[in-house]
Amino acid sequence: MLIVTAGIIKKGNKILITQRKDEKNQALKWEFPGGKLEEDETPKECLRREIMEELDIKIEIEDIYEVVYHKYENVTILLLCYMAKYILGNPRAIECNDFKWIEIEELKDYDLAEADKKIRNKLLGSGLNN
Ligand SMILES: Nc1nc2c([nH]c(=O)n2[C@H]2C[C@H](O)[C@@H](COP(=O)(O)OP(=O)(O)OP(=O)(O)O)O2)c(=O)[nH]1
Repeated sequence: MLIVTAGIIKKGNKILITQRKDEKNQALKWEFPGGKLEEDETPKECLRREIMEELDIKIEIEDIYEVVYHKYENVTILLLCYMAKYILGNPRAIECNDFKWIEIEELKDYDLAEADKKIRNKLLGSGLNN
């Protein structure tokens, strides 16, 4: 099983979502940016590193928001999803196909990775401040 971190990165009433590259698992699906936990790093270190590598921005990581266990056909993940605040830098799509700042309600319009649907539903139910 893979342990994966992801961040709901807030800037005002918007959050940042990224689109996976077409050569990767869950190709072209939209997700919350992050990636696989490596040896000898904490989940928060992993998330900070992945956000730098993927988008080259700085974030402040807050509390855990949701944990999702999901079985895909070829891989099983434990997704640790954190709330986070945008701090600085202009995002660049370095290790993703595209990115977008969107409002929570717009999550309905994107083809999200299956594991993320539970997170989307929770966000739609309670908004950004809970
Ligand atoms: N980062 C991230 N991955 C997610 C989310 N939802 C979801 O199902 N996943 C899945 C897709 C992948 O199977 C796995 C994460 O792997 P990854 O390919 O993004 O991780 P990585 O950047 O460290 O991978 P790599 O290119 O270094 O191999 O988790 C999500 O919201 N964020």
